[in-house]
Amino acid sequence: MEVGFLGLGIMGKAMATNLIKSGFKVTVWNRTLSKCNELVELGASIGETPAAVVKKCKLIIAMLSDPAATLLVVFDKDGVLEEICSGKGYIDMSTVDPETSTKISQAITAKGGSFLEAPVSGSKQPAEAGQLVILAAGHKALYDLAIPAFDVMGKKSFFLGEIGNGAKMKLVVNMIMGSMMNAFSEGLVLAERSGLNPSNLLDVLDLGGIANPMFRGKGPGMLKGNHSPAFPLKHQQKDMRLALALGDENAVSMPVAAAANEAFKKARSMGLGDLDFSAVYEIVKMQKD
Ligand SMILES: NC(=O)C1=CN([C@@H]2O[C@H](COP(=O)(O)OP(=O)(O)OC[C@H]3O[C@@H](n4cnc5c(N)ncnc54)[C@H](OP(=O)(O)O)[C@@H]3O)[C@@H](O)[C@H]2O)C=CC1
Ligand SMILES: O=CCCC(=O)O
Repeated sequence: MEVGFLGLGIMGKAMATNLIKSGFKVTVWNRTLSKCNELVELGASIGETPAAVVKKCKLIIAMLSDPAATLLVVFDKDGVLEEICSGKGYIDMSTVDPETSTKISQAITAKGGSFLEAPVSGSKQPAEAGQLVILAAGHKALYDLAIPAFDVMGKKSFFLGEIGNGAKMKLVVNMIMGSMMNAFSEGLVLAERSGLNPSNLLDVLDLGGIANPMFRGKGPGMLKGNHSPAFPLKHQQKDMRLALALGDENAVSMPVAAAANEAFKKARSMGLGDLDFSAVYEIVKMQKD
């Protein structure tokens, strides 16, 4: 089956690459078209617009930055909606809020297409290794059809029921992750300022009950000031913002997440948005005695 892929950023490039390498025929589109070239070298075709990709393919996957981008790619001129129709399925794997997902779902369905939201847990490295965790919701028949592609991109897929549930699950996970990154950064700074060797803290953490891949994977680089982006900080702050909105809707007080969001906002305002979200450590470190 010919698969369309819209959005070749950090994640989309890795995911589309795996599909091509696993034998899928893939047609790609990216707003900055030059980013398609690397995929073409691997065997992909290029679609000049999202609409052109949808016209050519029965299954189309999107991996875009945020709600604004996902809406533009569907509703704008030359967008997905112009060519979607019965027999075609659209899968949005971007991290967005349930309202955005619902809006897209309704528009696609109104034109006879089917829709699945399928945000992912896991970052650049798991995307490259085909080890993502896929959090799908929406049309079950489309989920079943997409399983061979999900199996290439991920290590486990969940079908979570109605539209919105995938987005909510993803936002809850990233809200926890963003809060953890802030607590971790504070711990590293506290260790250093109180006269401990923060590298020893990493070793101690890794042997205890709160050991986790994020501390293990990001800690050593953070201590060296290396924040080369796997998960851009601007996207983590977007996810905190969307998770806090979900908290508002459900009257869930989240003071820890709200404080973490402020730290990410401050990092963005200081120009760190394109670095990895671990760069929030630099904001915590800036505190004076
Ligand atoms: N990186 C990570 O670790 C993870 C990211 N995610 C989520 O996946 C999604 C993609 O993340 P990631 O690949 O890191 O992000 P990137 O910033 O690397 O890529 C974003 C993509 O969105 C496109 N885009 C941005 N704005 C627009 C627009 N207005 N119209 C059309 N296309 C647009 C970009 O195009 P262009 O190249 O032209 O800028 C690019 O293809 C996000 O929702 C993120 O939250 C989920 C799990 C992990
Ligand atoms: O949305 C990004 C998630 C990053 C991760 O799961 O490590």
